[in-house]
Amino acid sequence: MDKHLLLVHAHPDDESIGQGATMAKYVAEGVGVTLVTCTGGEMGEILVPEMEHMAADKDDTLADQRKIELDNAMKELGVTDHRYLGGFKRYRDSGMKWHEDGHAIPDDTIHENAFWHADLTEAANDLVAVIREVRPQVLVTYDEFGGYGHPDHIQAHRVATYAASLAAVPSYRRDLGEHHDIPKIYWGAMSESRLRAGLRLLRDAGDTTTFEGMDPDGPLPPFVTADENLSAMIDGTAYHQQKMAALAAHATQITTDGPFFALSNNVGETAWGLEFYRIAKGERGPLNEDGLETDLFAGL
Ligand SMILES: CC(=O)N[C@H]1[C@@H](O[C@@H]2[C@H](O)[C@H](O)[C@@H](O)[C@H](O)[C@H]2O)O[C@H](CO)[C@@H](O)[C@@H]1O
Ligand SMILES: [Zn+2]
Repeated sequence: MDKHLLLVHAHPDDESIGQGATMAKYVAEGVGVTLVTCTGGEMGEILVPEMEHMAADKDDTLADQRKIELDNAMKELGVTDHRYLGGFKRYRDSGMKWHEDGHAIPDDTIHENAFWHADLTEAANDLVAVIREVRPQVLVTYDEFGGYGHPDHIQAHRVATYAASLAAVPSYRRDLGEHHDIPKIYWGAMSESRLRAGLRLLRDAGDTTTFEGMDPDGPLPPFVTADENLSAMIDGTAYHQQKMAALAAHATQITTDGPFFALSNNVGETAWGLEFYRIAKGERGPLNEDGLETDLFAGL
């Protein structure tokens, strides 16, 4: 079986944050890896002062910069097949702001071409064409909350889930290719116990600023998954450095002196080298001693 993994993400950088080690591992093992990014990331913050002119309310050229960053990140991971949903700049970053209840909501300046406003069937059809072309055995995207609630992440979940259903219908839009039913679908997840352990090590090392306000023993944000709800863990610790290099490539979004690197430096490659998943479709294969799959293609 020619194995193929398809990942669907909202913005450039999400793929490296969530599954950078998994992508590098499977590429190294000869698995075909395709990344679909749904927006250009136009509304992102700009952490590089000399690039502030690219902001949406100035030159509005941040998507072009983030495309360069994403290309560089893919080179670090060895991923050669990367596409934008519907083509580059087809769907625009919806932006976000933090609601007083702590949830991410669309920004007031939301653009008419924002991904959050996209027609679900039209966007799903763009992905049906990719699914029927690459014919993956495994699809990875976000949970119904988009991980942490960003509107584009929620929409990416909806588009990916709907497209997977449509792509499997033999009589649906034959012009988009021969039908294909993806056997296994996973949602990216963050292990509660691993985050608590990482926070504990950081706080014991005197770091009170990384993930500021998070108490290793207190309530955690909604993007954390209780360990009993985890289905799989991919051990990408051997590819930890590649993942950190991919994160660093997204220079307008991620600084090497920020929490991603602080956690990694303090708790080594397990902080980001171990990547977790919840199964949303399909049967799990063999499990490890913790009751987790260690291969997303297991059982196929
Ligand atoms: C990881 C991720 O999804 N990043 C998104 C997110 O970025 C956040 C946003 O700029 C927010 O205003 C900041 O406070 C926060 O620190 C950022 O992580 O939203 C952006 C706008 O939609 C998006 O471009 C970025 O990729
Ligand atoms: Zn994102």
